[in-house]
Amino acid sequence: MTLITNVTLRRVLDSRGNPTVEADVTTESGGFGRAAAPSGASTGEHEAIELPPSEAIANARDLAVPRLEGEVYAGDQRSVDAALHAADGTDNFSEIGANSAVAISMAAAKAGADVLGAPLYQHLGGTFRGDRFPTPLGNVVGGGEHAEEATNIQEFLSAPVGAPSVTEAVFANAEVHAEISSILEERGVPVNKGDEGAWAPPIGDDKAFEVVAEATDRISDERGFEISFGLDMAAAEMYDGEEYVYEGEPNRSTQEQIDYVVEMVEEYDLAYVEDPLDENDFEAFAELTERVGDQTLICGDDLYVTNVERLQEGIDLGSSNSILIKPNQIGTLTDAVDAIELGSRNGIESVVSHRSGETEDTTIAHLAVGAAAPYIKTGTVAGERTAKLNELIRIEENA
Ligand SMILES: O=C(O)[C@@H](CO)OP(=O)(O)O
Ligand SMILES: [Mg+2]
Repeated sequence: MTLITNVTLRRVLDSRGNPTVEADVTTESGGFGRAAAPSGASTGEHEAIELPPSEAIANARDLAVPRLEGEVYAGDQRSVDAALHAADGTDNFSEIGANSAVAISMAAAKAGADVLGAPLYQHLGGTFRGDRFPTPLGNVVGGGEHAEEATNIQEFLSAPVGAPSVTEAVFANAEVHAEISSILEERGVPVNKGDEGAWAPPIGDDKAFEVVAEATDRISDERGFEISFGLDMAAAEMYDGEEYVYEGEPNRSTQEQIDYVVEMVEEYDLAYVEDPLDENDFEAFAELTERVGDQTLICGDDLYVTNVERLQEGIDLGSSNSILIKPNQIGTLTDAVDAIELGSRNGIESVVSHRSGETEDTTIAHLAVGAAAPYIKTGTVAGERTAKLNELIRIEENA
């Protein structure tokens, strides 16, 4: 019933107005799935390769589609993803493009769920899933590669860790976002927005810490549950090979960067710190995790690129206690789920994540619930972000 009969690929727009790959998968019994690839700006050096969409589409039509149509069952996700790997033949999807691969992988999963008549999270995770929901980490202030003339730190993330439900958490993050705009207005700071809908004010990181702490405290008091905050430092973008380069303040050596993060974790009781150090510095990550890993999540994004081999290295060295999971970073849902599972077997908490360039696609909301990931990072406001957040609300209502 789930035999794939048709795969159609096209270019559509992403949230930055750039073209991206969308895939439609149809099965023998009329099952249908559609999904589109997101796209990063602060991409990791070791990520699977995103090709220009026209090229990715042409190559996937030549190499992958013939291995799928009439050959593979959409309900068997591992076979779909193995066929994509076989069609590509490289270890980083540089032939068909990780953008074509991930769009087809996610569309096939949706077509499989459609035939089974099950919600996607249940098709991915099994019938006993749907009882655990991720805490949404919401980008509320940011800069780095996501906005000009704003903070050095790429993302300040509201973390409603005490919320009684994912629905309450989603609304709390939106309130923190709104509160920050009021605080910035009170201080006479102009409020621009970055790629993910976070405020991108022209202030230093020290001021941003204050503003976000004030906003999360206020909303936490109003709501009556704990709202902490965290960071994505995207430090590989700051590292010049010797030092971490900060605009408007002195650069930091690796040791100074570690000390700075420790200080911020302690001062602001941070719940989460992503990519605090360079993407190749497993050892510095390990030192930081050793120092504050019992107080906060130290998460590897560019460090691991959702790759089980890199994650295994991090596990062996004690580099982190958390991993960011981005399906397009590795190319298929199977690879993403394998990374989540390797993590959970080793006490590494998964954060399923969007990219800065997104579409209306909601697959990651289902992936987070289906894989019982403890966190999801998918923005706070903006349609391509709320698409996922609203889907979480619907899943929670129906689960
Ligand atoms: O660094 C990140 O975690 C992401 C998403 O917030 O950004 P980008 O998609 O630009 O890599
Ligand atoms: Mg990141």
